[in-house]
Amino acid sequence: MTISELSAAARRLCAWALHSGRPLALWRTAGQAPHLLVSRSLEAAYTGLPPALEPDAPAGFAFFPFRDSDHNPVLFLPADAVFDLTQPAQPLRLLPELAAELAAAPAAPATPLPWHQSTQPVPGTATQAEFEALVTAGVAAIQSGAVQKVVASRAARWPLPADFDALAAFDELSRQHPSAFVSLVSVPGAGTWLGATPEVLAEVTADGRFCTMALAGTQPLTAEVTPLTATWRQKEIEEQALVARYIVSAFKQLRLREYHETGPRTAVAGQLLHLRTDFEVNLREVPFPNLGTDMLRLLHPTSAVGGMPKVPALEFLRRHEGYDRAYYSGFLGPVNVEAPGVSRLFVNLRCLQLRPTEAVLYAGAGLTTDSDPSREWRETELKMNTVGSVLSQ
Ligand SMILES: C=C(O[C@H]1C=CC=C(C(=O)O)[C@@H]1O)C(=O)O
Repeated sequence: MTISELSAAARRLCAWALHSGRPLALWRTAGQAPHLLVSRSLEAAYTGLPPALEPDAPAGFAFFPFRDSDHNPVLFLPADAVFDLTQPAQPLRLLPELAAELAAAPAAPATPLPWHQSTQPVPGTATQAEFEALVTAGVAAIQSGAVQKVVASRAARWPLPADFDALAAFDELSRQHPSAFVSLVSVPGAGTWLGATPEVLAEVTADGRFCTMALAGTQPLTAEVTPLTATWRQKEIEEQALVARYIVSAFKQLRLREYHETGPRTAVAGQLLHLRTDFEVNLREVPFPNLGTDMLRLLHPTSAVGGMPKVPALEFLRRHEGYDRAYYSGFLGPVNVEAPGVSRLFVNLRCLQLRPTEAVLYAGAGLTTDSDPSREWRETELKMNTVGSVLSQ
């Protein structure tokens, strides 16, 4: 079932949360029903730390920036009210103090909904020439040996259609991207973020598996170029292999040897193809009860969004990228909400930030020594179209 079939219930719950100034997260994991989480207060969402992924850790929705800062705080929205939107009348969790308030909320709220706004200025947007200069500087840094890989990104401002409806857009993204993690997160101060990401960062499943993936390399999906026929250039093969190596080095740091690696294979993400290697650990067979938590701390930000080695790549971006990524290329997702010990965290890619009359879209491209500036610009345009498609309906 989709949000449109449930729109009245979803709209009423979101309106209640937004009008009372509360943070909310709406998400749809592949093959599952959409869920809505509301936290009792903004203050309760400030944690400052990456979430713990153990079964006895607090339940909530993690919303983590690319870089932790006063402008973009680390957030963990406590699971004070949680609804499976296919059964909105039977909350999965509901604090008694919220239940009373919710009962009194209007059945048919006024539209448009008052989505939370960011208190930060709209980020700077690079022209094509500026972005291409950033790519050229990145390639020079690689050639000089300062970094092996760096992921250059940019923001762009797109007008919002007059009748834009964020819940309908969430619904449309869920329909267009059945295998993506689709999310709509709205937090006072941090603003409202909508996205459909293909990239798992750290998942701990009900049957005791830890999963992550190395996703990199991009080309358009066309009638001729499909997962069966796609061939990859040396540039993309290297770019993705670096991300895979980064994950293996995190396992090595923890002295974990018992992991399964599948790929690289060609994976579809909307209108794009990527190279993907899946990593899996059976947590019941290794003496690492905190593997999810430890890996999360080592992985973020992965070399699929930062670069390699991590520290000089991030330093390059801080000096040259010229804008604030905020929550783009951070991570997000539910922890211990579905069940204790089940967490699903994704890299916040293919996303936009809603502003009153416009959307800010974000995308990046992994650079190697063979990167061509105009091709990388085009790649960021294609990536922006994933979520941008809901702005031109
Ligand atoms: C940084 C992004 O994508 C990453 C994930 C897959 C492929 C990528 C690439 O080909 O550069 C990026 O590493 C983005 O979508 O903004």
